[in-house]
Amino acid sequence: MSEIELQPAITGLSGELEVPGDKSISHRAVIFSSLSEGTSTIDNFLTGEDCFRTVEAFRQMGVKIDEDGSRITVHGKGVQALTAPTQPIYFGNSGTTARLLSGVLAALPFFTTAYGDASLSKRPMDRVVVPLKEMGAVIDGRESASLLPIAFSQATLTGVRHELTVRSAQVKSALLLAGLLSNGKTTVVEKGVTRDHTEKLLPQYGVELSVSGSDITIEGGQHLTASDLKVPGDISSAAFFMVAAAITPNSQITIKNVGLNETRNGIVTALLKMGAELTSTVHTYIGEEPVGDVTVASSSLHGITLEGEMIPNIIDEIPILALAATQAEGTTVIKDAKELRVKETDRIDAVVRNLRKMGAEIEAREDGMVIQGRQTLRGNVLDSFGDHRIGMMGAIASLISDGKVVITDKDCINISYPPFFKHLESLQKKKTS
Ligand SMILES: O=C(O)C1=C[C@@H](OP(=O)(O)O)[C@@H](O)[C@H](O)C1
Ligand SMILES: C=C(OP(=O)(O)O)C(=O)O
Repeated sequence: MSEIELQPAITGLSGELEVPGDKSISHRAVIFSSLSEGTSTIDNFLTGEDCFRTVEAFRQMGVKIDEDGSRITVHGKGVQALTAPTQPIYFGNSGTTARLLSGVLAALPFFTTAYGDASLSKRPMDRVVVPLKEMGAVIDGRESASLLPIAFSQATLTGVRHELTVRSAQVKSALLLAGLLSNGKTTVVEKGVTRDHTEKLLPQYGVELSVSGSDITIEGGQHLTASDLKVPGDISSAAFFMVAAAITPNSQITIKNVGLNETRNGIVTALLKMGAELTSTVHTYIGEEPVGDVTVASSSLHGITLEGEMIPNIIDEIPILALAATQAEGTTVIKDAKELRVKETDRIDAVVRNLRKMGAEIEAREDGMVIQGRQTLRGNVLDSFGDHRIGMMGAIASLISDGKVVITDKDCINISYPPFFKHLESLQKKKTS
């Protein structure tokens, strides 16, 4: 176990920061580049463990992928050139790899098996397996292929109309990818708006798709052409420092060049609703993705209700928003977020346990939590439960807590944010005496 002790003696946070590349876009860029013909260069690629699971999977299928820091170069030869892996593919801790690649592997003309780590092996796969089988996929696995390990047999898929029963960008993207590699037309009808990076990025690789209300339609058999991309900063990583600045007295920070896609920027909306001193400005577009700067200063926050359509937009930010809520006047209620129970860990349970250990008044609900503010937090030993976002929430809590915070298993943070502790350190204004 890789433990870290945090007891920062600081007077506040200040400075500018660029967070690493967006995880969702990095995964998609590798997948689309690997299916393309030609060489694609991806800059500001997230060098987190999850994205390397996607890279390794395509290497196992014969795609040459070079690494040079956060630049990766994918030498695609098209879908037809992919070859059968001789070993099982390891999805590691990455739900995005598992779900999106299921859509690809189900449609490829060879046999593949795949497995994950202990956490991913508990996460539901039936949400992609059931609709893929409706397209003709032949998938076997543990508990009727609702859990990893899983095996994909050679099959020819036919496009169908899917009415999604979960609000999940991973499921939507898996089915669009399967549709792209199928015969005929596939329509995915979303249950609610989820992150739309797949829809925004596929056209850059020459793929046509149409979006009409909640229907997204794609024709099978289209060829992908290589495309270069610079990945915007990850707003889900930036969220930790936005909250850090809002809850730490005497602070002001700017996060530069961060993705501000409107299906992802709910953290900005939520913090503004809580009364945060925050400005966010879009200054460029990378393809269809808006990119900008976010400045946050110490704020007098108040509690709010987070529910409904908003939830998919802030799904990965709820742990850090829960910490913000402990510092907000009044009550914060989080509802309609049952999905948190099937992330890297049960995030409702993990957040409640850790914040309670620090003295917060917080109650778990089946689909969310209720948090009372403003609470003084005390240092304690916190378990990350192997979940990067739970580990980072604990580290940010150390900025405002009385006494030392110990995070057990800090290494899981490398899943999405390898330079997290370096960045945390760089923003701290140290007490001089
Ligand atoms: O599509 C994606 O890149 C992701 C979608 C979300 O998961 P769900 O689609 O399961 O909600 C999110 O939690 C995950 O971190 C990344
Ligand atoms: C849920 C997450 O990722 P994934 O589903 O890809 O494991 C996350 O990054 O918070």
